[in-house]
Amino acid sequence: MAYRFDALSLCIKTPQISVFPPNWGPETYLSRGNSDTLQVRTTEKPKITVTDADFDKPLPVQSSIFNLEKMDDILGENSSSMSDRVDADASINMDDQVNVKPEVGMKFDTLGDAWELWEKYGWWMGFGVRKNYNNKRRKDGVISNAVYVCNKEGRRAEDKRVVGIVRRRWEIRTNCKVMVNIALERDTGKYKVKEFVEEHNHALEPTETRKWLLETRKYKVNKFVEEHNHALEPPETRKWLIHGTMTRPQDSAFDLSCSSGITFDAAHELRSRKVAERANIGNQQCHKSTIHTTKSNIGVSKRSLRLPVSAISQNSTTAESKDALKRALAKRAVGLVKSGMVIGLGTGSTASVVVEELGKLIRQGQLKDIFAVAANYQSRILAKQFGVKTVDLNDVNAIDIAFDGADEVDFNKNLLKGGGAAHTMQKVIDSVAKECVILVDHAKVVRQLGSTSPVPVEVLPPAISPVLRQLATLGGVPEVRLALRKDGPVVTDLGNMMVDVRFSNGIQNAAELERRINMIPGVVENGKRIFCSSHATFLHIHCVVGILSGSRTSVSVLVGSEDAGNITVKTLEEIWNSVIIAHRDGSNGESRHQIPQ
Ligand SMILES: O=C(CO)[C@H](O)[C@H](O)COP(=O)(O)O
Repeated sequence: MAYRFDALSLCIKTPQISVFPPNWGPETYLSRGNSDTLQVRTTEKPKITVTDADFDKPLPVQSSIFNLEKMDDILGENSSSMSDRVDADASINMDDQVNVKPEVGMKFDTLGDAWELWEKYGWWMGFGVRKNYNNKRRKDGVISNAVYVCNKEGRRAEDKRVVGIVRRRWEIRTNCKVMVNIALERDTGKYKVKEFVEEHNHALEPTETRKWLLETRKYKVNKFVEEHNHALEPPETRKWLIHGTMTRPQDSAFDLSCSSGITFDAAHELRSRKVAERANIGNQQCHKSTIHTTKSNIGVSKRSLRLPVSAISQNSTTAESKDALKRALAKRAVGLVKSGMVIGLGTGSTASVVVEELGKLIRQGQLKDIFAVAANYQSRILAKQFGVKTVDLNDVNAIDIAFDGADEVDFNKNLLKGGGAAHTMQKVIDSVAKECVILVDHAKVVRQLGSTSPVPVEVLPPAISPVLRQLATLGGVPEVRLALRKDGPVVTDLGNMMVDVRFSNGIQNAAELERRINMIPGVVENGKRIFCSSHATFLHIHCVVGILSGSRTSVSVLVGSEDAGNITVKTLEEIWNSVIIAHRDGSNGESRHQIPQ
């Protein structure tokens, strides 16, 4: 039995009562009613289950047509007799086919509702959607007519810009005629489907990838300010921040569901389903250049594994202290440099400070005959700016010491890199170097890689689609990294594309994952890798794609942390020892922490 947009509204006024249609999905969406209610609309006839807050007493409720009054009846003050009032036999067969297809004559309260249905329909069918045009009434500016189309509608207008100077976007349009025309009904003030063209002239997106249709269309970061001027939420309460930090529609649904009294898990489940699967949520950690919300550990899912902060620092890191940490790390790093050395320069904000400090020592005459091999344009430019002479990697036989940052480090010295899309050359440089020093602030030390950052993969542009599919089969959620101040994807210094792959449960086996990703034809960085026991005591050295190190390279990781204004730089081993001591004492309460094998 298919219901077409038979909107069903439930207004929840009793916080300890939760309403949870078990079939949340693309067919279901939420919208905000007034401030203290949650309005649930579904496009099908759902089975509504009213439970207590812990979901342990499900009560099937007659779900044909609930309206506000009926719901208030059921969830009223004297709800102790609720079970008597509901019709236990009236649950609906959930195998009913979902139908979000527009139909001529279908009506909507608002144009927003119509657009939302069109988006859902596009998602469901596997095509991207676009607003084509709308007409406004002159007298009051109200939209009287709107046309929504498939994103392959029409053809792109001729690009008159100079060939070779501008990078043209790919033409994806096929002049597809699929559209829905929504018109305002004068008498009722509702919007009605006037015309609907259904046949596409191109293939639709397969099920595995269609879940990105919505995401990719909607969320483009124009500006991202990263640094907070206040302390961040401690791990215990952090999950509740989600309530305040989500920005995407599924997030606002999540936000609403939280405020309605739905338990955290249920709300998470709801949100997961709204983006097709849990893996699409992962952690809300951002990657500098991708679409997510924060770089710090805000909005993190329950599963995120962070280092016991007490082992390193009790304090959150402000912008200034982050700078101070980087400075302290850089000073410590350049202390390892001797005159006559060839230096490998990584990239990123931490490596930049190293270049600056190196330049200072050279200017002061404390270091002489220093040559640097830079990993990308940016670090080469910086080196020039700070008076560090650069040479080509092909002009040197060896690199004495290489400095680099990282996006995540675990206690096995597995590194996750590539936030700056330069990991391929960094990996080459670091593998050539006799010694490699990785500089990170404490927030980047994690128990399990992938907890906060995606795995960056550099991909040959012509191979992007097959590589994306292959990456998805590895259990990741791949996403082409989009540029911030340019339309379209990030193009690396080597002319390739970047794909960020998120793993919802983090990375279980870094070495294996690196191997498997690098085996995919079209993935640029194809390093063998791994294990380097000669330089490790209890630490293995693994590398993930977007990572470096080489079997002959000694890798040390310096970790900067700040505690009550005091900045310290420790090696990863020192940090680890303090974790073990805390673990033995039971003083940090983190008894789950496992010693790496
Ligand atoms: O891998 C990198 C660039 O590809 C960087 O080293 C990594 O992203 C860390 O950057 P930052 O020091 O700015 O945090």
